Amino acid sequence: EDSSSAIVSRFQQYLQIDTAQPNPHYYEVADFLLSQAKSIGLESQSIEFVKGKPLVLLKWAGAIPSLPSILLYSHTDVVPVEQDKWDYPAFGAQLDSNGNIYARGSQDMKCVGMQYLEAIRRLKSSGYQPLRSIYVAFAPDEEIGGHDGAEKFADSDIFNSMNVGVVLDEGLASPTEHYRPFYAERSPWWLVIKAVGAPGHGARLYDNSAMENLLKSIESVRRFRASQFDLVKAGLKAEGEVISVNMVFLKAGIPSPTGFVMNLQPSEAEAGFDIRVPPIADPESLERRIAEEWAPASRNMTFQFKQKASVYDKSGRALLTKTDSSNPWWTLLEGAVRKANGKLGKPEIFPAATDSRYFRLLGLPAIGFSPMANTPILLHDHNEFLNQAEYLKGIDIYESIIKDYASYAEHPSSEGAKDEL
Ligand SMILES: CSCC[C@H](NC=O)C(=O)O
Ligand SMILES: [Zn+2]
Ligand SMILES: [Zn+2]
Repeated sequence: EDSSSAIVSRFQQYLQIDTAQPNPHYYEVADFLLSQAKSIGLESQSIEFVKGKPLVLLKWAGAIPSLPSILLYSHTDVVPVEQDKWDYPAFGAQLDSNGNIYARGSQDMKCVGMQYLEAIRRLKSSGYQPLRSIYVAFAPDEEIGGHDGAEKFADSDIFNSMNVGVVLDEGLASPTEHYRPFYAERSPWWLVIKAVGAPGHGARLYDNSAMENLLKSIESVRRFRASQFDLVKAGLKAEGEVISVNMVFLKAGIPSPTGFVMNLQPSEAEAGFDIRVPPIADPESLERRIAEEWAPASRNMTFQFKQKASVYDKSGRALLTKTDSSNPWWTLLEGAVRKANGKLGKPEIFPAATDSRYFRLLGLPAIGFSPMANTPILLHDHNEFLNQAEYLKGIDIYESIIKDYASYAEHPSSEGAKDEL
């Protein structure tokens, strides 16, 4: 039997590998994961869909190979840090006197990846034999869109041959005692709008300057933002159910050696927005709003999308994994969490993007779930941490889920669970 400190120390080792974008140490991670797989006794391979970006795929073969398999998915990259704003080294995985482990990736999502492995390690050494095959995938590049990771993986022959029936992927920490499960995600629309207008003396008042044109748009965006935020504040909608818009950059002005020229109205101005669109929203009406109100040609404006991920299937239907009794994986998850003495909150739409969308696009059910209760939401924040007791508790939760999933002997129904999600 493994001691808690040995388990925590393996988590720390994973956290200590610097996998921050834009230069993640992917080979170091692959070596670490392959050696973990070896010590657990799992089949393993490292696949480079793109050179330098290995995806590590582990397998525990099930007793009934014809049953669809279970995919335990995580990404290995993390977002960059501003080290001088942290109280601890971001890749030190230091444990404080409260048992908090500080590291970039402690919540997003190296915790989940290692918890899968620890749960499997325990199940395997207890003599448990899965009916379904269990795959564990550690993929690169989620934080920059997943194009060289999950997207290529989901389209690959290898993936096809895995006959996956259900995917587990990341969720969010929960400040309450209830874990938060996610059945869908919002689509990132990264919008840049640009205004042009008449240049002139900074002392003159005239219409149609680039700045005035842009500011009218920004005012309109802000009114819309407030209307959406009000729905959340009033408790009428959840965070993932509204369209969020946040201005992320402003670019204008004529540079000078001391800053910007102060008495010249510039002829161009730009603003960037991170917009998140829930799959239950009407994308066409938002497109119209952008073209008619936020960047109207009548105000000398143009716009461009830097990113626009689809959260709809080919026929335009929203990619929503069912969270009722029609989806056995949902029912099994609820039961397994309960059995392990965890509490599950109401299923939600993930407010940001994850790699789950690539699997949902294939028609597969995917549930976002990171078992972190009583934990502040610190993903992408300074001083990201996870408490070791919470981490250990999460391993029990996964042990219960993996066991119930891998023991589920029902074949997919004749209508095809895949089409129904
Ligand atoms: C364009 S994909 C970006 C993915 C990223 N995922 C997590 O933070 C996000 O910003 O939501
Ligand atoms: Zn993540
Ligand atoms: Zn992230």
